[in-house]
Amino acid sequence: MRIAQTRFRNFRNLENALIGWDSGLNLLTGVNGAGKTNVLEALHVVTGWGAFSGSKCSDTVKWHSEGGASLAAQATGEREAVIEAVIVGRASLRLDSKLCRWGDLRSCVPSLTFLPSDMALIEGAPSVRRRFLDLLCALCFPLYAYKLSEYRKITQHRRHLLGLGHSTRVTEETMANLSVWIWECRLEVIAALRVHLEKWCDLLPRKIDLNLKRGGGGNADGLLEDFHRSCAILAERERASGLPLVGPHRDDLIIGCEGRPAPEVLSRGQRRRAALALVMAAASAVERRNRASPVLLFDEVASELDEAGRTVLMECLQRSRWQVFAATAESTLPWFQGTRWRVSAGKIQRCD
Ligand SMILES: Nc1ncnc2c1ncn2[C@@H]1O[C@H](COP(=O)(O)OP(=O)(O)OP(=O)(O)O)[C@@H](O)[C@H]1O
Repeated sequence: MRIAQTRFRNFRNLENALIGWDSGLNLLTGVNGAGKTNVLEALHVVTGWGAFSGSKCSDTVKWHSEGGASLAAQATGEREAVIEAVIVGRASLRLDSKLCRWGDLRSCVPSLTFLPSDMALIEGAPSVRRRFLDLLCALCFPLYAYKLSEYRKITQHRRHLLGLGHSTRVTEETMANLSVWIWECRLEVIAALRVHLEKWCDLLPRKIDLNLKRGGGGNADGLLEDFHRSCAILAERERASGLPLVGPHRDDLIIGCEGRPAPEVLSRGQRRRAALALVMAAASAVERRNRASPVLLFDEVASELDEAGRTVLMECLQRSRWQVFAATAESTLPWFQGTRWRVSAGKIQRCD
């Protein structure tokens, strides 16, 4: 899919405007604080992901403006669609004039985002990699976001019971079934990532391996049996800590390189390349599954990459044929081929 045009009104510092985007590579340049990330965030909203993490939708309304913010996008490609988001407190969403949910927008125009914080994909806490798996699963399996929220509720309940020193038996069956469902999705996307990483191996400094480490352990094929077995083994520790210790909320995506943890083997720039390769592989997996080409939103895409890394990235982006929105504060990017946009105090202008 492609975002052919967008209309912004009272969204952060962006000037109210109608912009027709390039269907290939769009590079947003401008000084710090110009509004480049705000453009990416607006696209993040219209593609069904809401405000960037750490913000609520209501934070995106332009300060001191009357009423709320509104965004509209016209999408083309595998299908034609008109998306509207009106933000007054909460966001109200419409797809082709009909009220819809975030998930409907995600299915219509699948997008993947790479922010500077995504460097942490390789070296950060397990929660960062779980989030990456969750975003990818949400794009690949329409029920995933719902099942995950049900799982979070039951885990919360189990935690509450543990805190009170009560038996947790009532939670076990539901938690086991939801855990198995989530693990099956995660295992499937990891298998897809392994396959699709091959396509983007030029980006990878060294070959990496991916494996799911399941929360609570268990290596056998029977996910359900493993869940119950781990609950029995860890029951005492759960009671002592007051924390549920078995289930997808404790998973990790183990990224290895040459038999060692990837952060030990890869330099900073190499980790960035590996993280970018993972996002490209995720986009390929989404394209394959949804039969719709994804839109990529990249912030500070080239920082910490050497010249060779930038050239390889450019080749990969061109080869992908996906629509890309990339933001950078660098003013000269001779390696970038595509349409350049200058963002200045919220005003977006095409550079010819
Ligand atoms: N709700 C809002 N209303 C008006 N302006 C806002 C709002 N939220 C953020 N801003 C302004 O948006 C600007 C930040 O924009 P943005 O993060 O997109 O910059 P950037 O071009 O990506 O900068 P950098 O290169 O530093 O990443 C700041 O000047 C900030 O004051």
